[in-house]
Amino acid sequence: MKVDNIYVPEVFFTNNCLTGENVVKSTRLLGDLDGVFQDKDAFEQMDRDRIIYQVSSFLPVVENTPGGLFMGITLLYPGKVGQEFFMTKGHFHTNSNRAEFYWGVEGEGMLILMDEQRNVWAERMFPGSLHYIPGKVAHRVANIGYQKLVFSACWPSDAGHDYATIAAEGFARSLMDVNGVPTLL
Ligand SMILES: O=P(O)(O)OC[C@H]1O[C@](O)(CO)[C@@H](O)[C@@H]1O
Ligand SMILES: [Fe+2]
Repeated sequence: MKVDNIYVPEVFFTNNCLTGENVVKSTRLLGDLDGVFQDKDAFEQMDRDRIIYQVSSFLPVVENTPGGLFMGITLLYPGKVGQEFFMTKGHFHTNSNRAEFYWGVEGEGMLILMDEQRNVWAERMFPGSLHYIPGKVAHRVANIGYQKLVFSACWPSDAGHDYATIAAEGFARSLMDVNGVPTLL
């Protein structure tokens, strides 16, 4: 919006969510994460309609535009499937060398990373933590706390999401609650 040559932004943060022009909201239910968690029996006993995470994304340019940026905020609820913490689906980028920033806003989490050689490592997420995810590194986030986890992301508009590789091969390690300690197994 423009008033006498002074512009007002078209997108706002409200309650850790984005609102305004070019904002797309999506919800992932437990049923959308079929095959992601290790404990299949525990998964089958849970409500597939339970909301696991919600994302609002600001897409100011058309997907695949070279040189543009996207930005998103994700709210990941606390919980576990068996001993495994609720987490995002996780992905490589289709344009595999594209990097991304994640940063912690609220709650306690773990950013789980895996390179193309299937080496897995993790970084702790907390309010103010900043994470650089290099290209060719798959990324997913687990909520390791009892409160909601909110984190934000900024990625190139020509990165794309390759979910298929993770759906087919998974991550080489899982983040489990071992006697109260988040542990990569
Ligand atoms: O895309 P996933 O693996 O479901 O994870 C959700 C988060 O990752 C992003 O895809 C960005 O990498 C955002 O939409 C959101 O922050
Ligand atoms: Fe990404």
